[in-house]
Amino acid sequence: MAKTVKKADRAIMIALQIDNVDVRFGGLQVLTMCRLSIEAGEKRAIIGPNGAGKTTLFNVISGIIMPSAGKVLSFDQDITRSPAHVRAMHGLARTFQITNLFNNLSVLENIILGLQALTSTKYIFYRTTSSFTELIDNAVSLLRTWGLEDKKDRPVRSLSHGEQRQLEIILALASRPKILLLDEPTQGLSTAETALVVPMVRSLDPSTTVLFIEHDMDVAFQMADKITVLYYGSVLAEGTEDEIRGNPNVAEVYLGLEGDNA
Ligand SMILES: Nc1ncnc2c1ncn2[C@@H]1O[C@H](COP(=O)(O)OP(=O)(O)OP(=O)(O)O)[C@@H](O)[C@H]1O
Repeated sequence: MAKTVKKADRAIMIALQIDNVDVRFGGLQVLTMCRLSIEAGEKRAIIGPNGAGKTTLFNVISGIIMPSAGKVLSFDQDITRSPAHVRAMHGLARTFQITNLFNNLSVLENIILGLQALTSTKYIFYRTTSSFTELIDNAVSLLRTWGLEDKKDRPVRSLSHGEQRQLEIILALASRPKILLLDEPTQGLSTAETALVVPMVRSLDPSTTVLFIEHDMDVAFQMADKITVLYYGSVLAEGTEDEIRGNPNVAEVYLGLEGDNA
């Protein structure tokens, strides 16, 4: 049973808990006693200046980096030392800063490959016609849900950056994750392209916990229920848009950097 916390008159389930995590690269301490707790279904933004440790934190959560101290718990299960594929089986999915798509394949082929990788039959070189039809139907259905069905036969390289980001999120959603990590989902996108991704994140299943890194504070406020500000590897502030906007420490170390670092 996942940990529950009583808050007012409702019980809160904690989807992800980062407990005093330290990460060191040689002599460089990148995360220091980093602590955060994310409720199931919450949409949480991680913001902070360059080098604050945001990507490192994502790498710790997704199992790419092992912390030198501290714990990572997912629905009360200690996953600190679990390999990435075990975390995926526990319902964790992630997108990366750099696009991970097959650019010369079609949109549909990318989704089919993603779905195929999730099935235990991926190493079988022949499959029944009906199972292949089911795979295609599932892929088309995912694209339909997210409004990309009309682009299914186009090579990925012909999509806009915004559509490619959408496709990456769709691929991450194919595993029906309980916790979805989005590493800078709007990075490098124009305002119009960002406008494709923001409503998509907002309309994800309310039961899906989403943690995302975002450089643009306004975009973070649009997509998140709550924001965590990382600074020099520790949590400087946490709260709603009003709480973060009204926090003098955030104004000093983060908002003060806007323009050259945001
Ligand atoms: N594998 C590594 N080896 C050595 N140092 C690293 C490694 N990965 C990250 N760092 C350093 O750790 C610090 C935090 O990096 P990280 O990428 O986590 O920050 P960030 O907040 O995501 O930054 P940005 O906003 O620029 O993406 C930086 O000083 C970075 O140079």
